[in-house]
Amino acid sequence: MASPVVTFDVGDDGVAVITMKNPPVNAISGEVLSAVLAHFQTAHSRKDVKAIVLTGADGKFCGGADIRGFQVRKSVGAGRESGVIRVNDIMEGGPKPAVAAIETFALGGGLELAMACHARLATPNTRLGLPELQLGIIPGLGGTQRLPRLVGVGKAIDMMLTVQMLPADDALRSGLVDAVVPPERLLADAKKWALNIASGRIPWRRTLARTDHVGPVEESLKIIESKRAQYKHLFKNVPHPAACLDIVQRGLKDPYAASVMEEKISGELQVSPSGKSLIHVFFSERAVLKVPGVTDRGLKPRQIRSVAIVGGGLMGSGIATAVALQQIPVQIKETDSDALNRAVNTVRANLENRAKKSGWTQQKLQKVIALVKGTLDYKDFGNVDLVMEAAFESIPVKQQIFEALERYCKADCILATNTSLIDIDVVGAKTHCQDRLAGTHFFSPAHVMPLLELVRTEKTSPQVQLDLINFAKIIRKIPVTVKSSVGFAVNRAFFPYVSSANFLAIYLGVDPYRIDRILKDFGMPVGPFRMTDMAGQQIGVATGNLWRQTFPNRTLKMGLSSLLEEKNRLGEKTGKGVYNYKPGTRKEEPAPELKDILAEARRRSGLGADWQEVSISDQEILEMVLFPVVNEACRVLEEKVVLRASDLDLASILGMGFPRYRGGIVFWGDSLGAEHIHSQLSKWYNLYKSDAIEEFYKPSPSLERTAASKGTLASIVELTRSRL
Ligand SMILES: C[C@H](O)CC(=O)SCCNC(=O)CCNC(=O)[C@H](O)C(C)(C)COP(=O)(O)OP(=O)(O)OC[C@H]1O[C@@H](n2cnc3c(N)ncnc32)[C@H](O)[C@@H]1OP(=O)(O)O
Repeated sequence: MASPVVTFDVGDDGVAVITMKNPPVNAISGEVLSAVLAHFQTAHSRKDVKAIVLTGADGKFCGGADIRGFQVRKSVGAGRESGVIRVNDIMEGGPKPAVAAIETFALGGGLELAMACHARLATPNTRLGLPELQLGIIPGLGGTQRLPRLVGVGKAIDMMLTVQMLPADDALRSGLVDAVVPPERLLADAKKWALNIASGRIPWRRTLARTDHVGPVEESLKIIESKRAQYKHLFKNVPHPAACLDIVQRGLKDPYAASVMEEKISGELQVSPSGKSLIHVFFSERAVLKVPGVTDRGLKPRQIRSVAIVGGGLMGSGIATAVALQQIPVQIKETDSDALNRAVNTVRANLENRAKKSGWTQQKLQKVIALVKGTLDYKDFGNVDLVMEAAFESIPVKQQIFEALERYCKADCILATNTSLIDIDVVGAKTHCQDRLAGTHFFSPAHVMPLLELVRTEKTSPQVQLDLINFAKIIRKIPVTVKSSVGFAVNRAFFPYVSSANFLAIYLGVDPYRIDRILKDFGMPVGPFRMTDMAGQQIGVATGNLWRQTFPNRTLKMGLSSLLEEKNRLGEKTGKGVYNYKPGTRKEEPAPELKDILAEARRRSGLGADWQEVSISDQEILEMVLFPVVNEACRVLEEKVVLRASDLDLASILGMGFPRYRGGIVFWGDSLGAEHIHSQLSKWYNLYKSDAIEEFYKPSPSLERTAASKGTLASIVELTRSRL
């Protein structure tokens, strides 16, 4: 990587132009910041310089502090002298005016430097914001103090806490920038603006001293209190949102002192558990788009101009909605006209819902609805670029569909299946076009959930994989490339989540509602029992059977789902499951009947009259539910179902709602250490191995090895040889 440079040029007009260049986003490393400040000092001392313009190279201002440096930072404050004091004193407090000339983006530290200038000009395509909170930190170069003084306290808090990036016109209306100008005039206009400040034609305003956008302290305090209440949900288990509000509040009286405090707290947060986790997720999101042998071969993705879906049930109609939402024509095929009408109506209802939420015009809604067509005949598929099959999980049904698709679709059409269970090679066994076969595994509801597992076989061509990665991005999904295997990455790693909860409830007598509460407190969106009610207990029975067949030694012989199904307690949709639901709502309430159902499950599981409840702590319950998931994740890594551990981390966050601020299932496991996980699992294995649970808690060979060598779980995937 080229080392960063900051250039300094003085024109005949007496304006010094300081340009940051640190590809790919002109990030601010310690070196860049020192060079910028040194150039400011030179400009201040040179007699031929009247004013300064700060800008970024290659049409981008700056993407913020260099996050790559965060990962190698070992301890708080290591190798850092105060940046913010230098920014306050040299840039904002210096003797010559400075104007920021901003193109494309000014984010984080980039916007903080721009706000320390005395005016800001931006091009129309620019986005500006302080997205530090997405990384688990707060701004650290005075942003918490300057943003409120430019846009007002309430808006500044909204922008920081919800990671909003303002487009240039919005930034102009809010007072964040002083003018929006075309790119070809940006530098010239910024220079003129700076000279006008120097000559007194435009007021010289130092942001930290501004009061024109903030009211009296009492008023600002009230705003901060109301924002504390509004964003209370963001404070759970993480320190940075509250820290951000505290520091804004501190600065109401002394912004200079608060900026110094802000920098210190930002540095501490960088090495906090949530900071490290969120920074890991930032890089994971970018790494997942890089698939060796696919994205690095110089191939160009082909555009998918029209799509067909086979099967218009819940998944099929959700997928069709996701496609139509991005203005791509989509056909749905069903087997009879009733089913077809239901499917098309479901998509229409999904789109109407979205229109209502997003405030679309009637005209826009009708235009999107018109993209969705129904058909009963494969003959209509002649021109589509991609077919996604979402019929029910039956091997003969799917094989028949794929034979028909091969017959009716054009020779370069991509044929994909949304199966969550069946090997893609088996689905396409009767076709002759296996290089065009792949899996597109969506998560329900498909138009809402961001994860898309892209399943490839050994025969899926790199071009098809690339086309699908590109298509996923277009329909706003994050594609995680996985190997064709039972359950792929997310369902496979998480199948013990429900199994272990069932073991705790039936065998150890732990209250299922307590288990759900512990998992929710940890940060999961729902606990394992509430999750089975959401999916439906029939699904629980079907998936339970699948796991029992595939991994007979590590699946509980009987869970609650089959008993609940017998009693027609199918979950949310019947108003009764593990919980009871108030009619017409999704609000769950404990079911008094559950006690008897659990007693019956114990009888059927052969637990005799001498069975006794076990006393167990919340922490141990959490570990007993999640460590088997980490254990299964080790197997997923060992078998190379994913390319990297960070892909599985991301998939666990996007597909299961594993808390982002814990970095994903493998990262979280590594934060606790393989040895601890191994020793706990070994303990439970020795305590509870029985016919019912056999090897459920037995540490996998890769966990065993990792614990013995004191290695990291993430490295399991690097140590095994790819079978793809
Ligand atoms: C002291 C301060 O208060 C602290 C801070 O400033 S913390 C940093 C705050 N800034 C941010 O959070 C912005 C993060 N970046 C982004 O949102 C987006 O990258 C962007 C809008 C700048 C560009 O988006 P886009 O063009 O889609 O490119 P994207 O793929 O995201 O990034 C391109 C490359 O730049 C890297 N990158 C992006 N921002 C970076 C940063 N701030 N530091 C280091 N690398 C960065 C990415 O990792 C990626 O690298 P790769 O090619 O090796 O994978």
